[in-house]
Amino acid sequence: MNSGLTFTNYGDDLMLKISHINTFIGRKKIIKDVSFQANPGSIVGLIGPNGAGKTTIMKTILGLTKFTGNISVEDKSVTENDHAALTRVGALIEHPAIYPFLTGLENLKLYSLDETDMNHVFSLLKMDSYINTKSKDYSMGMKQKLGIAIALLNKPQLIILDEPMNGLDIEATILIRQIIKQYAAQGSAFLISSHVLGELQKVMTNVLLITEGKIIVDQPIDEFNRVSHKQYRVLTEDMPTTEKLFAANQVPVTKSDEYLLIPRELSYQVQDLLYDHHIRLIELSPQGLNFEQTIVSLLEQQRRQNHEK
Ligand SMILES: Nc1ncnc2c1ncn2[C@@H]1O[C@H](COP(=O)(O)OP(=O)(O)OP(=O)(O)O)[C@@H](O)[C@H]1O
Repeated sequence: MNSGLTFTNYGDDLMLKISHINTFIGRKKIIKDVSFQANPGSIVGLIGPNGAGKTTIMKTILGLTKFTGNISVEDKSVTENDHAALTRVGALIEHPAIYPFLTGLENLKLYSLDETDMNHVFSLLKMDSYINTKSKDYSMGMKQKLGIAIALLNKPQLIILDEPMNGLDIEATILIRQIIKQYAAQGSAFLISSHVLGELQKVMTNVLLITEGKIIVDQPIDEFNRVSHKQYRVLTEDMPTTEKLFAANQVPVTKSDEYLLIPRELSYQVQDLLYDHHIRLIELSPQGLNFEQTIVSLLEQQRRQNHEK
């Protein structure tokens, strides 16, 4: 199949570089000293709880918020007033910007600079059967696909997608995943946020975990999975008391079935604690966490640390 995509070879240049960004909404600092970068071909997954600042980071990169620090796309600076660096950036943030009384095709034409590329994009997204229908009659998933199509127009170097799988059925989700990989293989860099961790896990090359406006993990996915933040699982003869004891002694735990999971480095401390309180240990054994458990455990650890400060 002819993919129709031939992108420039950007070599090892950085596609996106964010340095010490602070973003303010009103007088409130929402993003706090955030730095990261994305190389050509990388798919950076932006993960974090509700209100962590994912959308705000994306808006900041697009020059839509007040910020301090430096943002550059291919070595060109983005500022609030100068968006010239964003000419080859595609984005879908929150709801797609769609004119309801225009057809899908007419909407695409508003943004497209190249008809061949535009036709390629909507057929790649399998939108042919409704591309000439007015978009007010689209389902949520169809609108979402149109939003993604707009973000993919004109062979962007950097593609920013906020919750791209929102409203998509399973086949569309698989399709979008394939398209993301295809564009990345051609050199585009992606920054993607999603609540569906499993979905991001299948495509991302790098993990960015954000909470309360701060990045707490920035790692290639292979490294993240290898380290996998090993934990020990604890089973005692009296789990309710054990749980209270751990809470009272600031031992961070994650629940997993009938076990409590604790950080590996606390295993000796936990044994002493249980012994001192005459709680008999039934099992203490290492366990690799899956991706979702690791994220939850890291967020819990961070909350505890913030609480202790
Ligand atoms: N226009 C606004 N006015 C005031 N506060 C805002 C505004 N937009 C965002 N915020 C605040 O900024 C913080 C980050 O919001 P943001 O939408 O970036 O989070 P998010 O990680 O994308 O969350 P979600 O996963 O729920 O979409 C939140 O505390 C939110 O209340």
